[in-house]
Amino acid sequence: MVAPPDNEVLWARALHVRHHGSPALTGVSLGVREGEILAVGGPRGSGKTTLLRCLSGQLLAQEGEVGFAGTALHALGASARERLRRDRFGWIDPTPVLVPELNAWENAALLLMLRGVGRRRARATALEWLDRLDVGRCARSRPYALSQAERQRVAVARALAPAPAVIFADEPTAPLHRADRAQVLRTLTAAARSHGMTVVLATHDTDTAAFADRTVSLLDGRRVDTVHLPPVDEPAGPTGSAGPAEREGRAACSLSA
Ligand SMILES: Nc1ncnc2c1ncn2[C@@H]1O[C@H](COP(=O)(O)OP(=O)(O)OP(=O)(O)O)[C@@H](O)[C@H]1O
Repeated sequence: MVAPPDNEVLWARALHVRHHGSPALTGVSLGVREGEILAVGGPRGSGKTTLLRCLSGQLLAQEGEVGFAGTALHALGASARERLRRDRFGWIDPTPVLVPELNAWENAALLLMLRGVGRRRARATALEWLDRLDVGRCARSRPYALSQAERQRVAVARALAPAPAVIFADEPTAPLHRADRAQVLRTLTAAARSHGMTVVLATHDTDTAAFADRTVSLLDGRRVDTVHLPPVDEPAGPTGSAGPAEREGRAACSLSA
């Protein structure tokens, strides 16, 4: 196994994944620095979810290696990978999957309690995150009484509450209206920065990718380019800084490489 550069907390080397014989990833390599927010961009079906599942140890590639903080994930057994996921990783799905019998704060506290945090402390932490995600008022509501967007905010709070080392977010704003997306992404990225979390964010949307420090793009299961996006609040202007249209254009270029 080739040692990764010192500042990479998570890396993949030459991943090949086939789903029932058809290729989903072909020779994909990448590294993620500690505390970095990395977007994995690309159109639908390009392999983003498959890559996140490999990086998080949910899926073993048929070929290739994955490492996290000095541990070779591809060499671990299923239960060791499960423990690692529970203790160090967080996951946000494109649609919220909550436990219907638990209210919003209990759902948000679930991973903390699984990690052995006492109920009172877990509740206080869950309520803080629900407030930050603007759904504090829903704390006692069951999922059926919440809108899809509120449920997704609860799911984001649940992933952030234990402050995992790495958050994998697969199209995390898919169920949100455009106006809500920026607020949830701002909360997610601000939380990651303030707690030193690393984020790997799959998205086919350039506006979402603009919240990341860097974008790695996939096309038909292959890496096609890396785009360095400027900060999202960088003003457009005559000084040469990029406006939104130019930023979108740059990101789109990566797919044509
Ligand atoms: N469980 C599976 N069984 C069979 N084929 C699969 C499976 N999961 C993914 N694929 C196929 O692998 C390829 C990559 O899929 P993947 O979901 O990783 O892409 P994606 O970029 O995340 O797409 P989307 O944005 O639509 O989720 C696609 O062709 C998809 O149809």
